[in-house]
Amino acid sequence: MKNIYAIGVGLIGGSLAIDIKKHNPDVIIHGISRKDATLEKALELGLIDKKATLDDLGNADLVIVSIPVDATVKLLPTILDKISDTGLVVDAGSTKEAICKVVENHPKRRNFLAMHPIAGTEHSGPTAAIEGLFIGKTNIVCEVEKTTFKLQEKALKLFTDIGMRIRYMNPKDHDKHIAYVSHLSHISSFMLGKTVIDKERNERDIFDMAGSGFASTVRLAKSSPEMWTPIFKQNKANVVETLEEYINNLTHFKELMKSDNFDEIFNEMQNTNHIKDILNGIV
Ligand SMILES: O=C(O)C(=O)C[C@]1(C(=O)O)C=C[C@@H](O)C=C1
Repeated sequence: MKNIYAIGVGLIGGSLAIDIKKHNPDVIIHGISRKDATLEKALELGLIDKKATLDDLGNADLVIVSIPVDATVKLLPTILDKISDTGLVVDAGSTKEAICKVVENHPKRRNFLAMHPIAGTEHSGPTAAIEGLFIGKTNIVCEVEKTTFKLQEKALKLFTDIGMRIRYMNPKDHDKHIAYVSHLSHISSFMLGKTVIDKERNERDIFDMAGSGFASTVRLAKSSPEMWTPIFKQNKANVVETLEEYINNLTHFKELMKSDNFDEIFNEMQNTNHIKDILNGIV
């Protein structure tokens, strides 16, 4: 691979560009963005080698699309129209069903690979890009059988070289499971932040009372609404179903408190401590 085009040069596109360039110094990273200021910043930070436009994509060996998922759905067919027969397009979106659907009948479907690198931070834009973001992280790959074998093989090597492990999943299962683990966490954090802001009013009190507990549970509430609104929209059914379960659990906890059932509260917390083993891979 010689010419890699990053459409979106923010946290994900920029971090992928850093690591891919580090492992493949001969590659030329071309950046594409709606905003020239973003591209200039990416150039200045050394995330990309050159600025480019969608009209240059015929020259691409690989195109990495890391933009909000609504923009991906809108732009993906045009991107595929523009690439050569030997080019591959991958996306890094947090939803997979809508994205796979929009290209299912595209004549260049075999030149597309749907991915979701499970990595990120609450920050966005080129200044948020960091080296090594993907080390030890999972890359969920969907509908791999619909992509030309030689193309997927090359791309997957690029991602395993920068430290990712690959997990295959269908788009429906991906969207269901990611709603539980990632999307619900963001809603929970946003609404925790809102509750504390509404309740406290005095921002100085929030600042003084905020230890690392609050900081870690509310971290995701700093995330970008431009990124998250379209994710919730595309994954609405799964997110609503998950939210219902979460609200039931919150209500259950409140009822236990009101009825002084602290033994049951103890048990609920003790059972949930199992999350520690799950996240340590002891399952
Ligand atoms: O850790 C964070 O800050 C993230 O938001 C990363 C996170 C996640 O939920 O884990 C968010 C969205 C991406 O689709 C993948 C990863």
